[in-house]
Amino acid sequence: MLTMKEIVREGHPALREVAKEVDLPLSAENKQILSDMLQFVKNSQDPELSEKYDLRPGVGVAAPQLGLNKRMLAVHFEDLKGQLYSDGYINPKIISHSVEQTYISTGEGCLSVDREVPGIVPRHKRITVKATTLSGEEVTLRLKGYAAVVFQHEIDHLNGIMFYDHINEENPLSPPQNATPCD
Ligand SMILES: OCN(O)CCCc1ccccc1
Ligand code: NI
Repeated sequence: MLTMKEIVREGHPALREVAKEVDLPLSAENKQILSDMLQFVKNSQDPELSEKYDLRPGVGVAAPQLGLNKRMLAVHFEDLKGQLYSDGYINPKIISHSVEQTYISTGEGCLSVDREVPGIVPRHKRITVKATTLSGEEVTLRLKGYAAVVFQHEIDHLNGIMFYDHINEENPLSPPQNATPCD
């Protein structure tokens, strides 16, 4: 099983690379990796397992965080309306997004960042994502608010972008124009 030992931290080159598309259909190896990633995210939110294996809770993980140059990510979270998002996604692509922005009022964190980085992270309020799921299904996701934020955080990892790259250096805590908090 994956633990925090496998999560690379800031400074590791994998976090600043643009990850390569993954061949489809998934090889057995890539299917196993993505399945392990999804299980890791679920385990990180399990009170017993997260304590037993010292897992930091996370709503998602991207393959570059395991040092893997692959466009794969896994998420497991409920949005603020209780809708569950729990799957692995391959070669996700944001095909459109709103002009309006959103943000989490308390900022963001990252399993690959062992420090607090205060600041508002402006994100697109709505995004449309095309991807292939762990089970091989091609899907189009229309996401808004918190779900849109999570997917943008993870897809950023596939492009070598960290959440704090988006924080306004002059006024880190000031909400951006044309933006409303998603929480
Ligand atoms: O990349 C996964 N990650 O580091 C875990 C946390 C992800 C996260 C996503 C959106 C807002 C806050 C935190
Ligand atoms: Ni992250």
